[in-house]
Amino acid sequence: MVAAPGVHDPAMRGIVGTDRMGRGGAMTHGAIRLEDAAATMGGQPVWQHVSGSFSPGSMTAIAGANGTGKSTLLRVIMGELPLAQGTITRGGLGPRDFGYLPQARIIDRNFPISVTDMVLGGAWRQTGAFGRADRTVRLRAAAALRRVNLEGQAERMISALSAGQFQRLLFARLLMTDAQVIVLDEPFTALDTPTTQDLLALVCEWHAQGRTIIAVLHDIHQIRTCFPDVVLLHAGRATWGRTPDILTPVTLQRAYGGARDPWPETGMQA
Ligand SMILES: Nc1ncnc2c1ncn2[C@@H]1O[C@H](COP(=O)(O)OP(=O)(O)OP(=O)(O)O)[C@@H](O)[C@H]1O
Repeated sequence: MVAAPGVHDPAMRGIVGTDRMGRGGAMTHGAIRLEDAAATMGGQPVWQHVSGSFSPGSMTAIAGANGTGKSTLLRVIMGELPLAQGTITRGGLGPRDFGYLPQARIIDRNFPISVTDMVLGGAWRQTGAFGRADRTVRLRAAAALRRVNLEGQAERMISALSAGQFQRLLFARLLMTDAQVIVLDEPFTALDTPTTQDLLALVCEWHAQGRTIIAVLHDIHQIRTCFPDVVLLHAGRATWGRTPDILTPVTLQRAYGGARDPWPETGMQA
């Protein structure tokens, strides 16, 4: 595999920024805070009494068994779903400050669109929803595809990509958003190890640039090694804090069940 260009690639600078605070002060605001929050779906409570905050530049995993409300929490964070109770403040962030990578399974991959056009869609903040991409934006799109090792796929339709290639494409699209808060819903599910490592390195780059990262993950080892903070959802409640304090054998046993501690310090999927 060809080594991915990084921030030293001149064409990438418009995409990834140059340093933690060097983007016109864009990194100086943006704490997301929930206070005694509750969410419902279809009239049913999902979680309640949730309090905690994502500080600017933090990197937080959201963990918990299926159906505990992880995606619901992401939707609340981005302002897509109102709280049933409690408050959320976003420190001056608006919808344009959020870059979102949804679960791959909810995207219609038969939609007739090329790889390049899909990536360009990530630049809607710059081009407008129906605007034309100028040369600068197109150069950024090419650089984003290069960054995820998809430069050879630019002219193909998205339906022709493998699952791993499609996930790389979603990351390239996310690069184009230049968003301050990166929200990822199961970004590495069903990917092989090299693809996961490549894309995880990109997430770490975003974090190093001072962006706030919030990711739903099922790999407890990955959370322990890469994510300093975690929100663990279980039985309608959230345990929120530093990862080593929250992901203990007892809390994991409670959250995921099983007859023994299934979470040794090696990689395992939840
Ligand atoms: N559109 C909907 N209408 C009614 N209930 C819903 C809807 N979407 C989700 N739910 C319910 O809300 C709860 C939380 O769902 P959510 O998708 O947030 O969980 P999750 O932890 O992200 O699950 P998973 O790990 O399976 O992706 C679940 O009980 C689910 O059945």
